[in-house]
Amino acid sequence: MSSNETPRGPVDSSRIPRYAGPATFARLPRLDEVGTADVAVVGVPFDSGVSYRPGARFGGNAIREASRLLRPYNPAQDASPFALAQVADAGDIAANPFNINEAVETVEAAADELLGTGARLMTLGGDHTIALPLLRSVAKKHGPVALLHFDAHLDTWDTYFGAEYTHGTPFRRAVEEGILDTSALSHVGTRGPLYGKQDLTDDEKMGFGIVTSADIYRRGADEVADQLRQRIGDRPLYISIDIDCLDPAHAPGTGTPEAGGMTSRELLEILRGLSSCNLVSADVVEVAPAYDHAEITAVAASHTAYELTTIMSRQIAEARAK
Ligand SMILES: N=C(N)NCCCC(=O)O
Ligand SMILES: [Zn+2]
Ligand SMILES: [Zn+2]
Repeated sequence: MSSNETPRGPVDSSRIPRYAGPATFARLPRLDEVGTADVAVVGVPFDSGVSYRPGARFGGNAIREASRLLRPYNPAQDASPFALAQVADAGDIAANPFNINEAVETVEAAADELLGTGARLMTLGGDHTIALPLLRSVAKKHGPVALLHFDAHLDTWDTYFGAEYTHGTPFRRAVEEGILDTSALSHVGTRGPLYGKQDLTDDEKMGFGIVTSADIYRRGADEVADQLRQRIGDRPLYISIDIDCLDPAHAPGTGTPEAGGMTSRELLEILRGLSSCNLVSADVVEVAPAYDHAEITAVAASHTAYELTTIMSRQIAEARAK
């Protein structure tokens, strides 16, 4: 979108019932209807990298369905994200479910293409494997990026069954490849049993700081967001959100649930506290609707993507105004 054009927003739900028609994220136009977008929402229906319950290949469409109820003004960030910038639904990346290496290449190439048009990416996963090709693509454009990784898990393990591309390994690969800015890496929401203490030692050596789910409970969302913001500064930032960062009560529909997680309110509040960060792209992954109830997980994921999109749209509008 050029700066003098008005973005095309969502379908008006006071005139066309919000449950009518095919689902796009937040009832926004498809990318092919608007030509180019400032923020491209893209699905990655891929879950061949999971170590436990499958089903995150259906996550993107579950989030789109649940996002029908989002409204255009976000009071928590005092912004109308879809009026500030053109946000559009770019559809799905057709990743090969039978060949993980090929799928990783396909995701990277599709991300390259979208980022090449000038868009930022709001990716709807898919399992966490897809964060690696997305980070590769983002790093080609911005150089090594700061990473905020919301997850119950570290996802810095080495291999599973000898496989190097899985949903438990993307961030170790990313560090090895030099595509992350190791002075600004944080896991948020970490908890649960590990394979051994060495997991933590390895993770620390890679440069990660950890804010556990208990830290969030004890210190509160505002203080945690302040600390994260200070660590990130004005570096280009990528946020990767595994929906299992939430307690299973707030996100039952996921593949590797762990007890004792943060609430959806805490997650959304931390994100709102990061609204001044230079968010260049983001993903929400690991939504597996087969284990969901009453769209609890998909609704939480749709609101999460909405806050992330709002951060990006605000920054795009601010940059244009300068
Ligand atoms: N990224 C997610 N959701 N899970 C990783 C769990 C890896 C394991 O089974 O140990
Ligand atoms: Zn996880
Ligand atoms: Zn994960």
